[in-house]
Amino acid sequence: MAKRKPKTRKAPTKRLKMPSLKLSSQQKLVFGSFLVISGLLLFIAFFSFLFTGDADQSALSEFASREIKTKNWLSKSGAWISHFFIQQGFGIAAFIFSGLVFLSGVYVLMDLKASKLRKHWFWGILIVIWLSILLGFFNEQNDILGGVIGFEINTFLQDYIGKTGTSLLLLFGLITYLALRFKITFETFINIFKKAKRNIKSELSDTSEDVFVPLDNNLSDEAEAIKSAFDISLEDDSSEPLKEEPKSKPNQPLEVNITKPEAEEESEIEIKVEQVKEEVSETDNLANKLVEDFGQFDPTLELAKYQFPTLDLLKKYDAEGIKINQDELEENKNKIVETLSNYKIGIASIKATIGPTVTLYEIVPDAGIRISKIKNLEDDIALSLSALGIRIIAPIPGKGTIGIEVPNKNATIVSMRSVIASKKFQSSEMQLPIALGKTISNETFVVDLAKMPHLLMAGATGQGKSVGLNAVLTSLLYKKHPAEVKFVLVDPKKVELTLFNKIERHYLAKLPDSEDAIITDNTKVINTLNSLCIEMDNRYELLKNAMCRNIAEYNAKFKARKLNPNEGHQFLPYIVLVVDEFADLIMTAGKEVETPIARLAQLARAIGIHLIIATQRPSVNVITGIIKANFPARIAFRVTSKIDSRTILDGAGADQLIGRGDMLYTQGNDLIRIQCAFVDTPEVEKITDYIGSQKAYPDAYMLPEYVGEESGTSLDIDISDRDKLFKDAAIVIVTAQQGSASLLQRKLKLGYNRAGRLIDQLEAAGIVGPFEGSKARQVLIPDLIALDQHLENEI
Ligand SMILES: Nc1ncnc2c1ncn2[C@@H]1O[C@H](COP(=O)(O)OP(=O)(O)OP(=O)(O)O)[C@@H](O)[C@H]1O
Repeated sequence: MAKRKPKTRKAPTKRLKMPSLKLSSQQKLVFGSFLVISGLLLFIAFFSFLFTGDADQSALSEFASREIKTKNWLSKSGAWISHFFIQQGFGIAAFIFSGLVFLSGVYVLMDLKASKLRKHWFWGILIVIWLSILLGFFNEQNDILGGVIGFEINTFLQDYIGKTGTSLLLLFGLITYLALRFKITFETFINIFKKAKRNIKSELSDTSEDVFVPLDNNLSDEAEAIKSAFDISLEDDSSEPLKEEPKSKPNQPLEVNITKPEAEEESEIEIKVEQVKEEVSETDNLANKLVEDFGQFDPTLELAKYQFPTLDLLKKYDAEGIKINQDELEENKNKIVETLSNYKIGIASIKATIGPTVTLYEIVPDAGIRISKIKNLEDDIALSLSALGIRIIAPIPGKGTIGIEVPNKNATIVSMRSVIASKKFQSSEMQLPIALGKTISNETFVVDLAKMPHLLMAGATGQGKSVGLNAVLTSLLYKKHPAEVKFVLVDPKKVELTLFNKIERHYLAKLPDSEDAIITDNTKVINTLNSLCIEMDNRYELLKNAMCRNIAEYNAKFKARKLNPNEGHQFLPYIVLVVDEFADLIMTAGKEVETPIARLAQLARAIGIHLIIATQRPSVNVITGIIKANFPARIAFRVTSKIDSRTILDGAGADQLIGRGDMLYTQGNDLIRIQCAFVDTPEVEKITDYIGSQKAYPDAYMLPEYVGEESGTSLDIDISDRDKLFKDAAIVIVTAQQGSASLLQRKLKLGYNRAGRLIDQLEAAGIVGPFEGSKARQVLIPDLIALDQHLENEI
């Protein structure tokens, strides 16, 4: 088998997508051997039938009787099958069947191509028929030679075309067979005759005893083709080894051996289309292999057993589900119709949509009524309905109706549980899904913080801001694994977000030197914001190196192991910065806070840092133009004045809300009225307890270190206050004998501020001289040994 493989390559015989026997190796062995043995058994039965057929004739009808014995070597079955195939069938041509069955077994065992086998069967059967007719023609009496079929066809043919016709028909059959099967042409016959003539001549002059036919390779093949056709041999690849002989002695006279005809080889030449593989770059290859070996990188692996908080930690409210108060609806409708008719505004139709806190009455005014007229009547309608928080939307965008929102007498609480359990939230594919609450049509409102990409929340005190923040954080806790999102919490009021301390090592991020993860001190806020800016710059660098446009692409690439952790790449969690009481921060820190916030707001969306800023005082000096420009997504709870509403929403509306979580949400265009989901402190406590009690990371997520400018600029710097890099800086300066901050920046890869501070400290330590304008400072220590001594003396 191994030897034969290269030969098949010589004459490629593979066919495109040839259907093969779809058997397993074991099945092939079993089925193949079955066929081989069946072929042998058939042969034995047929062969023995030649001698025992007559004797067993009478026993055939007594097949069921065990007393009656048969002489066939395969007993009753052998006698019966042989009788069927030879006597009743094709005569001795039936031997070919045993050969075909045997050959099929060999094909299955050796897993050779089924297409070739099919050809053998096709031509084999034709030859069986032809031979059976031929033998029947010559031997009409003995039906063993031609069988009943050969005999019957013969008599039929002779009845119609006579003996001559039949013999010519047989000859025609033979020629057709040779021409089609072995691609033999008329020239081939002429060549054979010519060669044969030459042979006879050479034979006469040759004293050799054996009859040899000197043929060239080509011709021998043709001759073989004809001979093999007569031999009805079951030739296949297995006869190939014999072909080696003529090749080794090409000029020697050759004996005509039965070999596989070249003609057949040619007919088997099939085109093999090689699939050109897509070129894969090396890193991809490696990445694919890594993914194959280890699977995709799983960021959650470190806390693989982490359990997401369960729904039963959230409270279920009895009064959930909207109850329709028919009287209230009717009353409000009448009042609206009445008020409008007082002002001569006719209504064509009115429709009510009942939400959790407000009901929207959509009216279609009579033709010819000016919308502005209705808008101007807002206060009058509110007065006649004697209700707080009436909002008129004229017209409702995309609907062509006018909406009047009227608060329900009994508001329904939208529980956090109901929105978290909603299909919309549970099946959301968003990166940072937030279930804010329910819309006026009682649908759960889910938004993606990653798409917002930052959120500004404002509202007067006690209107539901803190609850809103908790709802946002709770949503993320229910949907995101600790490895996927980190919170930076700024809580100047010190009490609102303290509960989240429990999940510090799971979900919070903090500065390396700080004790508490939740930032309550204003100076620390500045450091944290600047640190986030450094984190942002670092992340941009990573994204640039990884050639990704955003964090989602980057993380996907990292998960697919296409980024090398040794080059600093790592899975990047989303960072959500939550600042409560932003006004307080701006009042105390002003520009120092505004600048990094604005920078983050402008740039951080792509690298997964998202800001949520809440404020009580939505005045223009708090929500400045630069902040507003970068916070397209805004939530307004109830505010006290129209001006405040304009500051947040760029329009009125927030002043007409009813409080207690009633809010307006905008993402730049439409205003959507939502009832914020209510999550109470005990619920948050339960959730944080649940998460906090589970295995956590060793520490909170570390933000990059930020060294504030305020630390140590005076010359009498305490030795203990020195920068960590003080000694390295001294070595750099003394080695280069050049006291410049830019040298330190370059060598130690520092920012300008830190390098400047180091130079100040070096000056205080007497290593460099005082500032000399544009010139570099003088270095007072000549070499490193002197530096060592100098520093030792200091201590
Ligand atoms: N979505 C809501 N559903 C029902 N009631 C709410 C909702 N949000 C807030 N409330 C009610 O309003 C009260 C005040 O809410 P919250 O503490 O969130 O106000 P706040 O705006 O944060 O006030 P402050 O700015 O003074 O902290 C809550 O105790 C609660 O009773």
